[in-house]
Amino acid sequence: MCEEYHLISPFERQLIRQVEDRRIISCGLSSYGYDCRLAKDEFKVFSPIQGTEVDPKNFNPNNLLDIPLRTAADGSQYWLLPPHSYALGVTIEQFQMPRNVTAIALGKSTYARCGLIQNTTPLEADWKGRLVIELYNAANLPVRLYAEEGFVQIIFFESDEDCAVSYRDRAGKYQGQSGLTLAKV
Ligand SMILES: O=c1ccn([C@H]2C[C@H](O)[C@@H](COP(=O)(O)OP(=O)(O)OP(=O)(O)O)O2)c(=O)[nH]1
Repeated sequence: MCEEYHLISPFERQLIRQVEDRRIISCGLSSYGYDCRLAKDEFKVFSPIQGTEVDPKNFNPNNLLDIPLRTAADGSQYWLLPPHSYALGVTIEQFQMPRNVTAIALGKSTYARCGLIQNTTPLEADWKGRLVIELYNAANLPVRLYAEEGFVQIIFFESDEDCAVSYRDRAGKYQGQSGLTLAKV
């Protein structure tokens, strides 16, 4: 489906653990799923400095801060998510879900073992876009989040039949999101 219908693009047909001589957090194809990479273009952290309150019906973009992207000794780039902080990131990959496929995004074990909780989230049948992922650092230490490396895994479910009403049929709000789209009603 990735090759014929562009279900995931860009698509890596195997799991990647290394780029040139640098070890990375794995990304690409797994057995029944796919590990996505965290995009470098948009990453935001909740902050009370400019923020007011978080209202899902009227989201204030000032609740979110851009934080600096740092460079490690081996050339990899990362953001430092402060302890007990919540951030929004987006996948590099663009999805084009068929009408008979739905999926769930889950955390990666490597990050889970570092204190990070990725929000479990659906990719609905016929939804199209880049996936926004919410990240919580539950640890009492800062956690590195590496840009352009694996950070979330998607498990896919295929049905024998097309769904009766798809996300696109329902005119879902997040249809076609191409970047870090904030909560809306
Ligand atoms: O954390 C998330 C959750 C969902 N999505 C995308 C994929 C999903 O198919 C679509 C709709 O998700 P959901 O049904 O959870 O959104 P909603 O809050 O119920 O909005 P709507 O009223 O548009 O259904 O948005 C994300 O990018 N990030």
